[in-house]
This record gives sequence, structure tokens and C-alpha cells, in this order.
Amino acid sequence: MPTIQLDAAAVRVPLPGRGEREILAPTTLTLTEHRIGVIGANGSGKSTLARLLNGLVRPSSGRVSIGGRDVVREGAAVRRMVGFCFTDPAAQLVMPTCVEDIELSLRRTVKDSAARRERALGVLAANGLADHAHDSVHSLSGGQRQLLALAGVLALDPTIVVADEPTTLLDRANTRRVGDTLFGLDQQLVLVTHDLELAARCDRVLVVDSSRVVFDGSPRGAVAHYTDMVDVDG
Ligand SMILES: Nc1ncnc2c1ncn2[C@@H]1O[C@H](COP(=O)(O)OP(=O)(O)OP(=O)(O)O)[C@@H](O)[C@H]1O
Repeated sequence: MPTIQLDAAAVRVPLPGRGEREILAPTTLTLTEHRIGVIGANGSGKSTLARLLNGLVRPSSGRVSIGGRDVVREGAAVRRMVGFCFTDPAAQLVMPTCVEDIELSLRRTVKDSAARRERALGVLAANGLADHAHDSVHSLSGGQRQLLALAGVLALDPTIVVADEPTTLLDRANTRRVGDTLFGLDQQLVLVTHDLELAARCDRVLVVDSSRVVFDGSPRGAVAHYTDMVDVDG
């Protein structure tokens, strides 16, 4: 698996007229496991940590590298390596039909339009969406929409998939479907989630609280740490 490296990476945002606020404290991590979970309360800094990994957020200080490539200096190369899946697939799905949406993902990598259509249909089939190729994106269920957004990310053959709460908007059956797809991937997975069952399927889990990683270890230890924290805080 590629090495995800954070060296004292911190994120600060300006507070108008009041200096700065640290939304991620200096964080040092070396992540090489296949499946890495990130759990923690709302607003704790999980998305900020996830977004650092493909340059959607830049470190204010410190350094982040993916497979030895710096996310700031080699941003384009890193974005090719790291596919990012958002909580709300609407953030990613912009074309009228499913096949056109996958074609949009492929526009830079497959120049010939007939080859692009064929490849897009193959990607849909591989993700259980073959029957919906020519359907409107809006006619899909929430789970199918999330699978389509994920298919668009996978079409680009990333070496790492970062998924930021991809099941938060889904019911239990669709959570299981999307979870099974994510955990069936050969690629390295960084999964931000509120679903402790999904977190338990990871190889290593980080717990984030008040802008810092407060636990880093086994899924069992992480879930126990997190539930203790919630119980203490009420
Ligand atoms: N660009 C920004 N400017 C100002 N504040 C920000 C910015 N980005 C994030 N924040 C704040 O930083 C904190 C951490 O946000 P983040 O989205 O990383 O949390 P999270 O753990 O992913 O939360 P959730 O589970 O609700 O998605 C929040 O209080 C958020 O409002």
C-alpha cells in the first residue's frame, strides 16, 4: 500500500478580526494499512484531515505526502493518486445520465469518444449499475447515487480512495451495499465515518476530538475510546 505521511501537518483558518483558529492541531502519522478508519464527533476535524490527503485543504504548516509526493508541490500527481468521495453524491454527479457522468470522469484519460463510452459502460457494469446507464442520475436511489459517485472516482484508477462519510445519508441496506463495495476494493481506503460497524472493519482507526488525533490503533480500541468519550461528555 502507498504510504500516507503527515509530518506535523496543521490547518488554521482565519477568524475575521480575531486572528486564527486551529482546526487541525499539528499531526504526525504514517499510514500504510489497507483500510484506515477515522471516527469522531461532528466538527472534530475528520473532514479536514481527509481533505488534506488530496490537497482539497492545504496544510498551514507541516507537510503531507502520498507515496512520497508532496500534496502541495506535486498536487496534480497526488490528485491522480487519491480519489475523493463526498458525503453527498450530488457534489459529484453533474451530468444528466449515469453513463455521461462516468464519461465526464474519463474525459482526460480516454480521449476517443467511442472508447470512452465503452469504458464508462464497463465501469457501470462493474459497479452493478449497468441497467441504469441511460437513466437520469436523479432517478437513482440514494445508495445507487453514492455507488455511481464512487464508480466515477474508481474510473480514474486511483491508488487510494478517501471517502468522507459516504454512508451518512443512506439507510441500513444501502449502507451495507456501499460499505461492501468500499471494503471490496483493492485500493487503500481512508474512510471517515460515524458508522462504528464500518469502522470495526478497518485495519487501523484514528479517533479525532477537538482538532486532534486522540487515539490511533485497533478498531476495537478506537471504538471503545470513542464510546467512552461520548459517555463521559454525555
Ligand atoms: N474553511 C473553514 N473555515 C472555518 N472553519 C472551518 C473551515 N473548515 C472547517 N472548519 C471548522 O473546523 C471544524 C472541523 O471541521 P471538519 O469538517 O473537519 O469536522 P468533521 O469532524 O468532519 O465534522 P462532521 O462530522 O460534522 O462532518 C468545524 O468546527 C468546522 O466548522
